[in-house]
Amino acid sequence: MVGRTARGPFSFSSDDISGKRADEPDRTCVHFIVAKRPTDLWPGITKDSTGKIDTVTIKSEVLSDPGGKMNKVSTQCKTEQRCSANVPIGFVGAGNMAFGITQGILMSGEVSAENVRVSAPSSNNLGRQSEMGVGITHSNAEVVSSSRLVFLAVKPHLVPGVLQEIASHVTREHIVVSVAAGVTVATVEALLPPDSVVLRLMPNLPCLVQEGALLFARGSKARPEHGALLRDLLAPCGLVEEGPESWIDAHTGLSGSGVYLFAEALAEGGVKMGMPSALAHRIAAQTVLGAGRLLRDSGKHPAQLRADVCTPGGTTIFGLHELERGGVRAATMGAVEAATELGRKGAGQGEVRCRERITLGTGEHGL
Ligand SMILES: NC(=O)C1=CN([C@@H]2O[C@H](COP(=O)(O)OP(=O)(O)OC[C@H]3O[C@@H](n4cnc5c(N)ncnc54)[C@H](OP(=O)(O)O)[C@@H]3O)[C@@H](O)[C@H]2O)C=CC1
Ligand SMILES: O=C(O)[C@@H]1CCC=N1
Repeated sequence: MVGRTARGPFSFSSDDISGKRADEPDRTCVHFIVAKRPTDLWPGITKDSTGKIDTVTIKSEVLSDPGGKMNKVSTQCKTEQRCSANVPIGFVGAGNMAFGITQGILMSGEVSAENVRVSAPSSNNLGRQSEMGVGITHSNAEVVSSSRLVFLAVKPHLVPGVLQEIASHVTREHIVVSVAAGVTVATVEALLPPDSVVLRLMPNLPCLVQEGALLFARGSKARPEHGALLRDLLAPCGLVEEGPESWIDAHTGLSGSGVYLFAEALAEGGVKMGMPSALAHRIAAQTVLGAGRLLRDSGKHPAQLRADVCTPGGTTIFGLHELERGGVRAATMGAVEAATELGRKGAGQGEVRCRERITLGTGEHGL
């Protein structure tokens, strides 16, 4: 038993402690304070920016420090459970996105691997899921039947066929989350039973390292609490935002792969100037990472940071002049625009095929 009674209804117990006990010096501890109800939260702890009250991080003085060697601990307070804990989760499709999201949600420690099930036709991608302890199967129907929240994580052109296959297993209790680029909520809803709860999510690959940028939109039957559950579940994957569906394609264009090209070009510039390739790529990666963190953590506008590093007559402004001369700004904006437009048209035929399927419909939902 480490703790002592905090104010209000809180108490610490050894079960609530992650990491070393507070009476073991020289290491920061994270204390998880469990509140019985949201209203039990410690006075002074404010709600997080999303208005949720289930995970709040504050700084506090160490409450128990017999050795006197710890000055501060980071105290993480949460209600008894995240709302997403224990929700059975399924993935139809086991590729990069399914893997990235699975990794993220398991990292939270709130969802256990036994609560997750993944399907794919081949075993090519199931091995790594299995290594994480996730249930694997070749049956999409089995995933849907055993889950409440189902991620649809197949390539866009496969969405109609997969929806056709799983539609009869989707009930009003299910929450279907499509990550397929360019496939609209309306299309997914049209291919599922009436009143199906559908959300559309656009993640990106850095979910793999818990630094994704994710935007979701709610379908016509999805209520705010469905959005809250998804947000809660995905929080460990990175930044999770909600917005109208009309922003999803723009997000796809913005957060997609363009930045890798920029990193590659930076590295190749280094190589051109005589740097070994491997070193140049390591430095480019770190440069992109550092810039991203500085932008996010400082909250500064990029133009401000750019101005901060420009010595008059110095190297940076000479480099920036070349970028402007090459039209990098216009080209980048144009890239986001082009990717967005393709997404709006249906991400490389995925949506077109979905629409055809609905138009050709053979049943109530065009199946
Ligand atoms: N990659 C990215 O950066 C992003 C991707 N997306 C979207 O995520 C979705 C998945 O992309 P991604 O993970 O990259 O794709 P992958 O090609 O990596 O994975 C696709 C998965 O779907 C499986 N699959 C194929 N056919 C079926 C079927 N009939 N039933 C069930 N599973 C099937 C594949 O099986 P098998 O393992 O047997 O090959 C594979 O596991 C796409 O719709 C894409 O638009 C969204 C944002 C970013
Ligand atoms: O280009 C693609 O198809 C994927 C979808 C979203 C990001 N990349």
